[in-house]
Amino acid sequence: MKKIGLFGGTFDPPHIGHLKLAKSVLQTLELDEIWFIPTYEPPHKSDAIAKPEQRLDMLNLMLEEEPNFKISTIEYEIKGKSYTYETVKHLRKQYPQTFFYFIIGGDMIEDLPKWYNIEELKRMVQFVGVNRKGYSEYNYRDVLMVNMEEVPVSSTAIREDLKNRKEPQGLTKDVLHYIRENGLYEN
Ligand SMILES: Nc1ncnc2c1ncn2[C@@H]1O[C@H](COP(=O)(O)OP(=O)(O)OP(=O)(O)O)[C@@H](O)[C@H]1O
Ligand SMILES: O=C(O)c1ccc[n+]([C@@H]2O[C@H](COP(=O)([O-])O)[C@@H](O)[C@H]2O)c1
Repeated sequence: MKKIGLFGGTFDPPHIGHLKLAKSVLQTLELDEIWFIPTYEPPHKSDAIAKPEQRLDMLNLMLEEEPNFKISTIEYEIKGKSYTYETVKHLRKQYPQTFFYFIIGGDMIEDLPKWYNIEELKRMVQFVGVNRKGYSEYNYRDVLMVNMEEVPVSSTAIREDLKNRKEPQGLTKDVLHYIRENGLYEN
């Protein structure tokens, strides 16, 4: 059976924290691949700033040279708010011979009980949590923890820096170029 890690996010924009997290999980759990799943509309967040197509372009640029990382546009096909339960249900139907993990950052663990259909979802995937700066206490028994050296980077901090005309930390060269070309996050 193939072991695939699903990694959902708004990726507004994608950054090296996402990349390092995926690399740590791929290695530690010896997965075959990780599929990044950009959300079309984030379910529990106010709307993303960049358009879905722009977030997908940036993800493609960041993952171009990463053979074990793929992008699934399934949530762009489903459209509307992207609930993980629906996404996983579709993927399991399409890939019945695959074991799926669902990867989240440490900041999301305490929110898991509020996710749509979470009890059912927990039976469909193995959740994997990765430590994140500022979130070191975990108390959620269904999450398999993977440790990595913390990467103090977030999309929020990057957007703030760009808005304040400061040099942002944690973007790849190509993604920064795309952001500048398209005038993203300037206001
Ligand atoms: N630096 C990081 N270390 C560990 N996990 C991270 C890191 N950045 C993001 N994640 C995790 O990656 C997933 C997708 O994150 P998302 O696209 O929302 O980025 P973000 O940096 O958390 O964005 P924002 O600051 O806008 O909330 C989430 O599960 C989040 O917890
Ligand atoms: O299904 C839910 O109820 C749910 C609630 C909050 C977040 N998620 C998923 O968690 C992933 C990370 O979310 P975010 O908001 O940090 O980009 C992304 O794939 C979301 O669709 C899912």
